Amino acid sequence: MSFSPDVTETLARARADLRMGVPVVLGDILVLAAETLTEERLADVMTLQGDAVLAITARRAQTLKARAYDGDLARVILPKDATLKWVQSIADPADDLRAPMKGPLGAMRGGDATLHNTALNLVKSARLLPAAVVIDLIDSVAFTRTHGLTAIDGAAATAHLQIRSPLHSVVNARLPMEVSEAGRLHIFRPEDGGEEHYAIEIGRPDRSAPVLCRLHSACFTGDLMGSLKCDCGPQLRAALAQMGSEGHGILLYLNQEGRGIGLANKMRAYSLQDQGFDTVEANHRLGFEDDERDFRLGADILKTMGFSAVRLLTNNPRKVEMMEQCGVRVAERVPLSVGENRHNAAYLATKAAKSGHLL
Ligand SMILES: Nc1nc2c(ncn2[C@@H]2O[C@H](COP(=O)(O)OP(=O)(O)OP(=O)(O)O)[C@@H](O)[C@H]2O)c(=O)[nH]1
Ligand SMILES: [Zn+2]
Repeated sequence: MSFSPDVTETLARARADLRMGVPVVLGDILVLAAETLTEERLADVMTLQGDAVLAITARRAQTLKARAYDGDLARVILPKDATLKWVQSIADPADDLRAPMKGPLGAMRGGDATLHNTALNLVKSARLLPAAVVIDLIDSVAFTRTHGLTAIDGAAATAHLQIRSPLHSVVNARLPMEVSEAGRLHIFRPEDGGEEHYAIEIGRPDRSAPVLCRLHSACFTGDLMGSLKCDCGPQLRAALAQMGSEGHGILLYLNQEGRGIGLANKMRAYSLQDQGFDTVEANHRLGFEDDERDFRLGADILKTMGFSAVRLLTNNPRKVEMMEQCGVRVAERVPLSVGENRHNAAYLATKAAKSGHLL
């Protein structure tokens, strides 16, 4: 029978559980997202046998001066008297400057950390702060049954989290727009229950020639609210305007808010920027890489729509590289420098200096 959820579907359930604060069982470990942990659940974790650890990224560990013995991962040992506040202060850098001393932090070393890494990736893919409380279970099958938890096979989860979920075209419909009456909106949906992505087709571009294309990442603040902290809104409108005036184009609107960390984490990054950190440092203090986006999604959509070459509107060389690597030829990079103002000048300068953006 096909009624039971497969690994992809179980992982989607696990993400929803973690976002609500419900623990999940991953192989033979129990995983709780630090961001949604409660006093009560932490107290219950402390009654279990074994050492609970807080899995964090090496990036976050660097700020906390904790040792990361497992590559990108650090396993900070929870002291027996760890409070919720303590866990939150390790996971969330909001108060780093006000309360800098958390240590010395003991870190676990040795043994297989694969599942800890998978737990961290799972929490991250749920768009939560990258920090997970993890403890070994003696009998994970009985524990799962007793508490009615979502359980995922460890090896299958580890493998699945590396794979990009296929995107399927759901529907498309005519969308007359200010820039062109010949607009059409296409919706693409991944199989893993993740965010949908959109393609806005202007006119009916020739599939056999390079199409004017923008690979735009969602920015609620810039695209919709007119935020002056970035250049996204003006870039979005300038790209659409150019497509309208040329009569053809494809704008891919990828729901990878905040360079892939989600809006809540982007706002955490903005808070850190108000404390004096730049856009890249803020991401690192939160435990993220500079840029967590996967541009291969864009290439997948273009190929599905029948395009194999683009004139790409961007200042970001990584977008050009990724397109080429995914088999979409970039016939031309079309610069898109608009919307600089006194609030975003430092942000744009940081992107040029640290992320290689071309001016
Ligand atoms: N984490 C984080 N994300 C930000 C910040 N400011 C803007 N963003 C996000 O950065 C992304 C910018 O996307 P794009 O305009 O497609 O990308 P880009 O890398 O600047 O490249 P081009 O605009 O093509 O030159 C959006 O997802 C924004 O939400 C910030 O300070 N921190
Ligand atoms: Zn923006």
